[in-house]
Amino acid sequence: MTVKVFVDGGAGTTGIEIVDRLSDRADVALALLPDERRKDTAARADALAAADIAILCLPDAAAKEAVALAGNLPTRFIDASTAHRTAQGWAYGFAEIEPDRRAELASARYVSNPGCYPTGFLALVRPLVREGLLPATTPLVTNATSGYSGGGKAMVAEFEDGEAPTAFRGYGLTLEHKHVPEMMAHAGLAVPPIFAPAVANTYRGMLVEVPLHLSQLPGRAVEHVQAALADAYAGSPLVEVASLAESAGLKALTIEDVAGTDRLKLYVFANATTGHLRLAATLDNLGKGASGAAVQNLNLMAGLPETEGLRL
Ligand SMILES: NC(=O)C1=CN([C@@H]2O[C@H](COP(=O)(O)OP(=O)(O)OC[C@H]3O[C@@H](n4cnc5c(N)ncnc54)[C@H](OP(=O)(O)O)[C@@H]3O)[C@@H](O)[C@H]2O)C=CC1
Ligand SMILES: CC(=O)N[C@@H](CCC(=O)OP(=O)(O)O)C(=O)O
Repeated sequence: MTVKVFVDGGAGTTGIEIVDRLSDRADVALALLPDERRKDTAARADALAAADIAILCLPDAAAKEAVALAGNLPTRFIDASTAHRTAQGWAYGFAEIEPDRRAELASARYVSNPGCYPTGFLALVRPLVREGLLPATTPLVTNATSGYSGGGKAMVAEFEDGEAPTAFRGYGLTLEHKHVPEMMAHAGLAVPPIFAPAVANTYRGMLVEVPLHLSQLPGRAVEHVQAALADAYAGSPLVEVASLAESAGLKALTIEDVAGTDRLKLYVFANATTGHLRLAATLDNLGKGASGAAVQNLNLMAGLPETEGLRL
């Protein structure tokens, strides 16, 4: 079986990486528009109509427009933008985050790809909330650092054209970020987390942390936290949970940990004396944080092997 795929926004940072993962595949017939017509509405409408599955790698407004252009045609969608991540009628395309999610994605018409930061945050928090270790009312804090490709072509140009503006900078200083509603909704939290993002002077990679006091997990020990995460992702080809021994043996955790792959790795760092925990997730913002996740979702929607074309 060959699935017809149109990548709308295929010349952007996320789109190029999706095209890279699909271009050699015999089970995918890939459609792209030539440069001079890639923003032509009529050409996009024709390509959307001809596709079995369209992958949108666009700003939010253009992603909404693409869905409207397809109208009542049977084209299925994977939207990499923020536009539909908490929208009714859209499946949230994080295959590993709920036990029944793969089955939902297999038959979904509309799939929203998760945000890069929420992928790390939700991977750490959702199993703990679902299994009752972490009360939904816990006021969480998450700090996270992204490679600069996370800001798309404009931020790549800012860092690469001329003098790099900084080695590391925090942002989101108004304490509002487009990812917070998504984090809250899909974690099942009753309180929005405080989100403190930063960008580092490296192209790709991501480190997301959720610090906790053990007292925020009533009656639980560090071992319960690691076991809940390990159980949640047992058998997953892409999500790995470090043992407590592996985490305890690390002197440092880098943003490059799994950069260049479509994997996601989770760690539980703990201090028995202080009762302090640092949950950490490493991923590639363009891997499991965007393009790798989109290809994984495409595979699941089309009934193809889940990790085909992915960087393990
Ligand atoms: N970068 C990342 O790590 C991640 C990105 N995402 C999401 O993916 C989406 C794309 O982001 P990213 O690839 O980084 O952004 P880029 O800016 O690198 O790419 C966006 C592309 O969309 C094109 N475009 C804009 N408007 C239209 C339109 N009306 N019709 C057709 N094409 C259009 C742009 O054209 P032009 O080249 O002319 O500017 C550009 O090529 C965003 O919604 C972002 O939130 C999600 C997770 C992570
Ligand atoms: C470093 C940087 O600027 N990152 C972006 C998030 C990445 C993005 O726009 O994509 P998603 O929302 O689809 O994940 C930001 O904070 O707005």
